[in-house]
Amino acid sequence: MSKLVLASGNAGKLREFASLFATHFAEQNIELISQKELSVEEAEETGLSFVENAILKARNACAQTGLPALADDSGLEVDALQGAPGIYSARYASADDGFGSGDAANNAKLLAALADVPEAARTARFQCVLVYMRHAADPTPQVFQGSWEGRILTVPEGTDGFGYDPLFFVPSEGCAAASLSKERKNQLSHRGQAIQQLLARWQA
Ligand SMILES: O=P(O)(O)OP(=O)(O)OP(=O)(O)OC[C@H]1O[C@@H](n2cnc3c(O)ncnc32)[C@H](O)[C@@H]1O
Ligand SMILES: [Mg+2]
Repeated sequence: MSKLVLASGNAGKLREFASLFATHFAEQNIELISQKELSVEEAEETGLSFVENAILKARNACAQTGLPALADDSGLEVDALQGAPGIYSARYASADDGFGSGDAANNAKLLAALADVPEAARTARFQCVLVYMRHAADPTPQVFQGSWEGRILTVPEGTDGFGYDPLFFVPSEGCAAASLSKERKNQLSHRGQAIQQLLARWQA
């Protein structure tokens, strides 16, 4: 069994990865371990792009565990906000702007920012960059990227998923991402797409 550290502290992501790995990697003898289980201190996300932050997170987990690591940097790009919150999606709302922090605060701030924006102009997409590194000094990180198109709702919908899922309308399904089963979200999502690319590379 080869060990792979998942360099994320986000419980929603960890659930999706556990399910994706159970579906796609059952025969590959990979033991997926969250960085928290190995007491890894979280990396500072000082990059200016998803790929830079994913590399910082993967390298940090490799350095602290001596194991290979997989990191996910992701976020929501809203066209009417010129791509915000983007790489700052996890820290979009803050105490300074009166919303507080966390998923509910981020969603409330997003709804307020789009209050005057009509439905047709509420286009958005989730981005996900996955980085796999064999060790902290790996000079050739493997990079996989997925994106998922949708629209920002005016009221939250659904109880599954995490983050911005209750506000992310998926046109092909006619509902919010938070109304999809975990399996369906994984088939369609930015993260699911990136994992499928990783699988294709690893099986090649
Ligand atoms: O950095 P790690 O430890 O992995 O956890 P994080 O939550 O800080 O993750 P990011 O820095 O990648 O920030 C991504 C944010 O974008 C949002 N996001 C990413 N993927 C999402 C998804 O599938 N559904 C809903 N929101 C998502 C969510 O709010 C995340 O907090
Ligand atoms: Mg983060």
